[in-house]
Amino acid sequence: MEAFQNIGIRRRLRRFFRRDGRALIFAMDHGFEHGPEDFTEVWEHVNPRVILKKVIRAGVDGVMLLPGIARVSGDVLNPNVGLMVKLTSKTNLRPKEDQFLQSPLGFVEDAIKLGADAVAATVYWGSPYEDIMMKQFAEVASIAHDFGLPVVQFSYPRGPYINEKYGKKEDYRVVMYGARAAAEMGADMIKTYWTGSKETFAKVVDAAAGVPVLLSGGAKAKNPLEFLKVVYEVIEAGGAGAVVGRNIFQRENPEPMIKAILRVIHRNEEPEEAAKAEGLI
Ligand SMILES: O=C(COP(=O)(O)O)[C@@H](O)[C@H](O)[C@H](O)COP(=O)(O)O
Repeated sequence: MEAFQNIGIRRRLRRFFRRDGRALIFAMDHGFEHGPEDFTEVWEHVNPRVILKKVIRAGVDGVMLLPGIARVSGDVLNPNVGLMVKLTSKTNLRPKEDQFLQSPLGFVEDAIKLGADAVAATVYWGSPYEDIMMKQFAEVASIAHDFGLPVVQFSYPRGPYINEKYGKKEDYRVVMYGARAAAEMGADMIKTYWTGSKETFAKVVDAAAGVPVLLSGGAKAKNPLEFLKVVYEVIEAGGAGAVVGRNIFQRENPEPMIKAILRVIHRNEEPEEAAKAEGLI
């Protein structure tokens, strides 16, 4: 017979991924990680309850929150939407050299109390603090897996050595390395950078050895089509979807953008077609 935990992990992964094995997850840890200024463009979205109601109504498959925001918005989180609770972070207030480290801000048990369907932790591969973040991730993964909770790694190559050796953190060779390292650590989902092309992102997907790889959204694109094209290529490359924050919450009315992303992810629609259907162009 299969271990109880395996059943739990599979069941909870289905709360994020539809039958096609893909997901759109709304990310909102920015108030902590970047600071509340990220909400300046649409200030009412600094209130998590306001933006979460909008994104859930628009049909996202899951949300990714830090523990305190999951707590204050618990009652607006529809139980059909997967809840991912991230257990490490950093503020933008730290000295520059310490920005290459993420610290624990909650525990697996807190996520369980909040009804989480998955937990997440970041590893900055290549950072001078890589060792600390590896240990943090290993501990989170070991405890979470014991409880039947899937674990997501935010796998981000980052640090002075990465810049020196690869020129930029989005170089596919190092993104692919980070994805492989995440898979080797036992991640159930990997969230990472866009590498700039379908061909290079396909290499990242291959390196992840079957563990679903999701795009980390990034800064708000100049126009919606530009972002939809990236999501389209991620899917074409075999990616499992996207975890998106600013391209959603920095829009006054995020609904058309969410629906267009969902069309690309779940219906394989071309970016132009999806954008037109939702009145974005
Ligand atoms: O990983 C994060 C930040 O990464 P960063 O240090 O800004 O490269 C998270 O805060 C976000 O949840 C993630 O980037 C997804 O949100 P967007 O990038 O789409 O805003």
